[in-house]
Amino acid sequence: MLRVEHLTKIYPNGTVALRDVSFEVPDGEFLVVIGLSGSGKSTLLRCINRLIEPTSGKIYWNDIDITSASPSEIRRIRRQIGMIFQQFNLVKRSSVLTNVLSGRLGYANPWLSLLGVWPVEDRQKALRALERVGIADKAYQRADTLSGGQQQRVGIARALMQDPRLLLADEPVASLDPVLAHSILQYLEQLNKEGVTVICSLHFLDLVHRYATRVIGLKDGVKVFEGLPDEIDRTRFKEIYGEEAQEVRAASL
Ligand SMILES: Nc1ncnc2c1ncn2[C@@H]1O[C@H](COP(=O)(O)OP(=O)(O)OP(=O)(O)O)[C@@H](O)[C@H]1O
Repeated sequence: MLRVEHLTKIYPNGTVALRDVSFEVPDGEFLVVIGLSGSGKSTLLRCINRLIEPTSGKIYWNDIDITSASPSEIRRIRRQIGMIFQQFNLVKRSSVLTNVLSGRLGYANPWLSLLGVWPVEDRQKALRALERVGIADKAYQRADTLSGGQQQRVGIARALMQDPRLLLADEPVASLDPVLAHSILQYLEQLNKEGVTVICSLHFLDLVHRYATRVIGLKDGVKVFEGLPDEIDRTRFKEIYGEEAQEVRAASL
């Protein structure tokens, strides 16, 4: 269970990215965070694994206070929390396999991994993770020779190396051709069915309806909606996205 209590983030330039946001995520949920660009989705996801330091508020992961955890506790907590990024965040010049193995860094001997020496079982695990996302044949190719959809699958395989209990996915399909969105989200759905809690930010409402078990809407850093996907009617939609907004479907692009 993840519990976020009164989370506020004010960047040094004074921008209030999150304002007193509270919610709970029971184990097994596929929570989708929606909101316009700049509404605070990335900031929220990055506060959860402390890639960003919150200004105030608390985040508890199974009753461990993430917000006041020491650096060594943070490393331990991060082993359980995988992250997938919009821009994939791969080391472009390294092989796909090396990128996937880097997901094991929280467990590995840092000096040996720096030299590219990984335990055999980690290499086998990485190949299995690549098999799961259907690109084992790309293992020895440079990461930047892959298509966007394939690179995001490497991102998922890298996250799998941590055996995560929680997966944070920050607009995982926003950089991809919309027709590829399902091919990526189905992997997240499968992991979720196997017991991994997922928190994912998404742009398109039809994807939200298809994958989310619950939804949080952010507007200017404030939580303006929390509920089931089906509860987002026209009125709710305008509350989250503003009066000017029109729904666009990923499927129609
Ligand atoms: N490092 C930073 N310094 C100052 N302001 C920032 C910083 N990072 C984000 N912001 C601001 O905080 C607000 C929330 O940004 P955030 O990236 O969390 O939103 P988002 O909903 O994820 O947007 P997008 O969909 O475009 O990624 C925005 O106003 C943004 O300009």
